Amino acid sequence: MGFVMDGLDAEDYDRSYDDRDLLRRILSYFRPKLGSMLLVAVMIVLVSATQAAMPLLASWGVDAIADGTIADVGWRITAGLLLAGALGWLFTFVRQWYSARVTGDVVLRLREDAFDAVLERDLSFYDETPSGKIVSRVTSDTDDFATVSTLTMDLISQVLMVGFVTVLLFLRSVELALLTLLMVPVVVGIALLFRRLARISTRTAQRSLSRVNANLQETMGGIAVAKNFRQERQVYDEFRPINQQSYRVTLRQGFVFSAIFPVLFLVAGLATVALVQLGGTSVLGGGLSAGDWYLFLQGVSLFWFPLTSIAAFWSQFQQGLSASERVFALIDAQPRVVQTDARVPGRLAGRIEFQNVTFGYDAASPVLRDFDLLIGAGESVALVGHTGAGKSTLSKLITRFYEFQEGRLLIDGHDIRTLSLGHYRRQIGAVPQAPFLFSGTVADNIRYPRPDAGDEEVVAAAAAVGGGDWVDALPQGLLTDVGEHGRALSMGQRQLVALARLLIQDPAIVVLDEATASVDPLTEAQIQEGLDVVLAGRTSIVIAHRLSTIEHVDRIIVLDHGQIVEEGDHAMLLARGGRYCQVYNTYFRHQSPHYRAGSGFVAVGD
Ligand SMILES: Nc1ncnc2c1ncn2[C@@H]1O[C@H](COP(=O)(O)OP(=O)(O)OP(=O)(O)O)[C@@H](O)[C@H]1O
Repeated sequence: MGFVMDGLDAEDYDRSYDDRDLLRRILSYFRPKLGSMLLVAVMIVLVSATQAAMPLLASWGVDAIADGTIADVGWRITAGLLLAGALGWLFTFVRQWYSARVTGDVVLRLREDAFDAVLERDLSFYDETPSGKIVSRVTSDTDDFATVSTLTMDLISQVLMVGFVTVLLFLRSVELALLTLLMVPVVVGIALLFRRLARISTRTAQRSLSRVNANLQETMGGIAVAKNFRQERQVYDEFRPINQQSYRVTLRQGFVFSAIFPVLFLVAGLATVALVQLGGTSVLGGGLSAGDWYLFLQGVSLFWFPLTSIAAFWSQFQQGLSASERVFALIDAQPRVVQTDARVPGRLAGRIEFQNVTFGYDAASPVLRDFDLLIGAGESVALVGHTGAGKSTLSKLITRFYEFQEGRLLIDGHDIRTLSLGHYRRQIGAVPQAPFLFSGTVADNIRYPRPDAGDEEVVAAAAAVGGGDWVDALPQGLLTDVGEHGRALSMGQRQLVALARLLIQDPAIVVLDEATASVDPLTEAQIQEGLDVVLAGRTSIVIAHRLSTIEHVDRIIVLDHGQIVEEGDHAMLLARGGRYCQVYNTYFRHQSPHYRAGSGFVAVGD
């Protein structure tokens, strides 16, 4: 059965709450709604009372028929039944309306909390958790939680009705009532037995569904690449087993839940048979009236219905409970980036110092070991090296997206862990290889870091980058809609927007992952000019992919397997014929204007 469970393990941050903690947590969401809940509770009592009144009235009717007084009391019983029915409807309506409002409000808050928690997570969380899985926690899991609260109210209502019916039964015949109650422990015992099984299979079903979601999300995200490489079939083949797994897991869940009913009905059926037999004998012997017997038979079905439906609720109840557990686990996930203080730095000068830093995405296999590096305030540094050398890792530590395991990272002499993260990050301008643009206009995107920036500032920032000519090329200038993720703009234009955005942010430190995608020479020149403007007077760490960048920076740092193997400026390093030259020959040589295929290699010494 192993294949059924493949990939359905808990996430790292998942945890099990004990029932009491879970309940306390759930109740804390309901506490602010106490007024409405009280009204719902009163309605529940009234609904249950009107439901229990029906068989009681009917049993009086049966007695009246038996003793021949029905002609006198019949209309009163009918009117009583009508009244009970009408009131039952009214109370049910008020109960359901208010419980829907309570549930809606609770889910609203829970979803807000979950989304807030998602926004608070470190970048490592997003690296490790597929976004589809996060989406399903914030959407379908909170929905399942709503189901629980609706069910809980139904459950309370039904339990109350059972209480009323029990009292009625005892008032009529203690022996028959005891006989009925005898079955309760059996039914509850069976329901409890299923409880464990139900929770496990429900949790697995939810995980398999979020696996389906995650796969869909990833497919949609990379659909252009998939289509480009004509990989639709492979994408489909990857989806099928995941979908089939969800099917099998759901089927198994259905099997677990459908097994409980026949067992419960059997127990209930046996109890009814015993009551028919014993009650009938009692009526014939004169120990019980026909009305009482009728009340018992009606009462028993009223009695069993809630008990069996409680068992039925169990599945959804479990589903909701494990959903709430999943949402709370998301809300409670501990950040890995932990600040020891929240000092508010003034304007940073931008001096960055790594002291004996050891870091691994997995602590057991460090990417950086005892790493030392000092970057002066206002210095521009290019990181170069083969893929996997650790260039992005360094930038992720400076932007404080990841927590390092050992050593210190000092910013202007302050331990990075002691700074207020919000204030620190506001002074860090990070530009990824493919800058992300949000839906809206070019101006909206430039203004993103500082929404209060005036139009003139936005225009000035755009004009400062690459002379501003690129804005004229846009169909509606700065008011051009960028489309979803900026798809309406070319790659080069997106980079220019990202540079203008940096000017509005005005950070002290810029961490820039240069785009590898080639752009036309004009845009290339505009980007280069833009970079000169944006980086002036700031500390900059550039993961360099362009020859013009490495030629211009103050210092080039050559990384290999998380170690600095060489550093210096371009001319000096080229002359040295060391590791830099190997990197140059591989990545930068062909970008030279004098490049001819097979030429331009720099000699590398031993
Ligand atoms: N999120 C991650 N989880 C686990 N390991 C990672 C993660 N990101 C990077 N690594 C590993 O860390 C090492 C350094 O990666 P890093 O991304 O820093 O290299 P890089 O020099 O920036 O490479 P590239 O030029 O390809 O981006 C590599 O071995 C890589 O596999």
